[in-house]
Amino acid sequence: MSDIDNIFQGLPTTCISDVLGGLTNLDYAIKPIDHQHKIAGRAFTVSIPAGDNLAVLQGIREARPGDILVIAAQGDTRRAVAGDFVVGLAQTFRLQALVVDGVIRDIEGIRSLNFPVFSRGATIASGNKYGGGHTNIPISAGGVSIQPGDWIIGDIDGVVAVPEEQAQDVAKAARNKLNQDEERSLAICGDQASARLYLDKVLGTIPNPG
Ligand SMILES: O=C([O-])CC(=O)C(=O)O
Repeated sequence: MSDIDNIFQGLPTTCISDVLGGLTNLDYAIKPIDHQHKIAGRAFTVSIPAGDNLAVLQGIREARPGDILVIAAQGDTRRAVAGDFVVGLAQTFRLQALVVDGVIRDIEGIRSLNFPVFSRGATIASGNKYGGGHTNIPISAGGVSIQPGDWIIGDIDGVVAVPEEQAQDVAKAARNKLNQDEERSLAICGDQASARLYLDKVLGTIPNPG
């Protein structure tokens, strides 16, 4: 996907969350390994039984370049959904990122690949490969329902999902929100008189402050 097609390029998760009322943010514990990583793309979904990552390999094989592999691992923290080898496979097929509702391992190796991985953290044990998962189906990850093809945006603050049918409207509203937020900060922060006026106005709208 070119930058021009990517309607969420450059938008922070916070602004997207604000226009969606905060209802489609994945659990706050799902964070990037590398705080610099920002992702925005379409979900290719995978659902796995806790502790078994065979379907993750299937998802890597089926997903298209640029896709974000979103893995519903039931929040399991006992066995890693991916390590540096599995992440290396995803990178080889030019996927954009992994978002895991579970844990990963080989943090140092994954860091050296410089491939975006968002997860609940790391553990030592690998997953089994007995099977039993599914790909390209509706999933629930981090407490949010995600359909294949929904937009996934992630940065240091976390991960937000945007249903495909709302994407254009949400991206437009989020861009407006970002501009408004930037203008407000420029006009108010750093100037005590403006900051005082702003606070008096906002606090004045509360009937009984304190
Ligand atoms: O193979 C696995 O399931 C996990 C792992 O160690 C890797 O990806 O390097």
